[in-house]
Amino acid sequence: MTLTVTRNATEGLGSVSSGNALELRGVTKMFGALAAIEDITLSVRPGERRAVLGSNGAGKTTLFNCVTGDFLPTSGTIRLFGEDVTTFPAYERIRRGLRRTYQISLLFGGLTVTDNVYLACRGVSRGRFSLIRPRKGDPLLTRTAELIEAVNMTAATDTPVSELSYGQQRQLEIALALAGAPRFILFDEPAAGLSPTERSELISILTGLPSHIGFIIIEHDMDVALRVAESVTMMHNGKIFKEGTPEEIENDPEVQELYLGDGHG
Ligand SMILES: Nc1ncnc2c1ncn2[C@@H]1O[C@H](COP(=O)(O)OP(=O)(O)OP(=O)(O)O)[C@@H](O)[C@H]1O
Repeated sequence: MTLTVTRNATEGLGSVSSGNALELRGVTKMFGALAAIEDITLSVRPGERRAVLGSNGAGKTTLFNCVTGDFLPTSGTIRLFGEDVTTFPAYERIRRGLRRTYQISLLFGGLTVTDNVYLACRGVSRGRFSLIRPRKGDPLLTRTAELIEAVNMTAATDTPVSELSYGQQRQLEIALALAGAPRFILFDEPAAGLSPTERSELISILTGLPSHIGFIIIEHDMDVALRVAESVTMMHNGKIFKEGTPEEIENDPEVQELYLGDGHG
């Protein structure tokens, strides 16, 4: 698999300090009296791949929504590549190289694989949007083909999305997240509903991403999570319960009791 990803996501956006790709300090999100996440402090280095694990209702999706700008935290700060983006709208975070996949498919079912990826590339490019079909040699078409190859879907290039298997649709969503110049991606349960073969393919796609792209993966499938991540954050009841390497987390007696035991979600 060959994938080149442009590194100029911050061009023209002013200077940003170096340091962590993502940094949360004391982030809390309240829904009425319920703290969906509480006092979350966490940092992820550029290129680092981290799994966020926890049972249902632990606060994982709320954490993602705060990072993407879908939710405004009740308190705390969020920095993206050194810049305080806590109150920035989602599109400003996208301009800075943040991407996200969702548990629910957001693909255009009536369009082909190529059309879906091309539209994603157009959506994050700086040119004016046009509904005219791209001409041969359009650099975005070349990029589209590269992204389709990066998720092992070249054979399905002209297939309408509605005819793809569920697993292929999830693979395609990863291609969409790679459009533009991503530097940090939030993957929301990408292995959910996949067959064992599709899971292996997902692992190879995620581990094959260019090394400068960091990510956080929320995943209930421990096998996938621990194989693609180099660091793990365990959440419980809206708080960080444990952090460590996949090996440390797997062998931690408290984690085993709480999450890997009978009651894990
Ligand atoms: N929009 C909302 N309004 C009210 N409560 C919410 C909202 N979103 C999440 N919650 C609550 O916040 C808590 C954390 O939910 P969240 O969806 O973040 O957990 P999760 O770890 O992603 O769970 P799952 O693994 O089931 O997706 C839960 O108690 C949930 O009911």
